Amino acid sequence: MASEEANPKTVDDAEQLVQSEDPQHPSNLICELCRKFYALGWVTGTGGGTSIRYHDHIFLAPSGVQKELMKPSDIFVMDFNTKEYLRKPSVLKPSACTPLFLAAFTRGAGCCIHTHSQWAVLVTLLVERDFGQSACFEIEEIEQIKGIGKGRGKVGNLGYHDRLRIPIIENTAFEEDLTESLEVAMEKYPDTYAILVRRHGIYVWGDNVHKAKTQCESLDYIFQLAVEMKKLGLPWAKSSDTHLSDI
Ligand SMILES: CSC[C@@H](O)[C@@H](O)C(=O)COP(=O)(O)O
Ligand SMILES: [Zn+2]
Repeated sequence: MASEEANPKTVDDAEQLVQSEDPQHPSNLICELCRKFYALGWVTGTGGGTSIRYHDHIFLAPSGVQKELMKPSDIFVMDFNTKEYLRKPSVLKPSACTPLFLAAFTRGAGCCIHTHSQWAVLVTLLVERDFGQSACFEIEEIEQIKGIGKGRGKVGNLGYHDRLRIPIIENTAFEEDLTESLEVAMEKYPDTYAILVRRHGIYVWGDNVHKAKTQCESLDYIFQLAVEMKKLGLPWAKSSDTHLSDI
């Protein structure tokens, strides 16, 4: 595992930050996860990515590379406190998603996943734009909602009868320009573990890699279901106190 506090003093030390036989080492995990996410269609064509915070080290993928082909030697390491790079592969730039990942880490996340899943994009097209900037995907009474945590600092996951709410922000021409509206949505929905980006994809995070991955999988399942429900004319949720089973 990566050193908990020591920052590198030599090139060799910097290499040690990303090289490990341990499959749970963040640089190995990012490469492994991106291969899995590529197979799901989440990070194809260089889009999407994953970042991990381990103590005060942030592990980041390079920008514009085929995310499924990355090697640990491609990974950037940033000091979370100073935001200085402790390891920088010379010919690469860090992911354009870095400020968005940092927004999640600042709020306690241990891992943040960005996907360009077509189900996530389709759901954003099915929820009307709210010019008051509070567009939100809402669904209830679907078993997989239980795969999503109640919120930061809260114990346990949502229940079957809880309503899942995922805010939607508008896309921008450049990834980093999403940061402000992402942070506004994070403040407005402090319990959310995900934010959809219209016509673009989603950011999903969790306290650790396991939670970020399983929440991302649960949400993608729910989005696919929601798109199919919409095609069948089935409602996602009732706006009143009535339960869906009463409709
Ligand atoms: C297909 S380009 C997609 C990028 O603009 C961006 O949206 C993205 O998800 C990945 O950015 P990157 O800088 O390669 O990590
Ligand atoms: Zn993207």
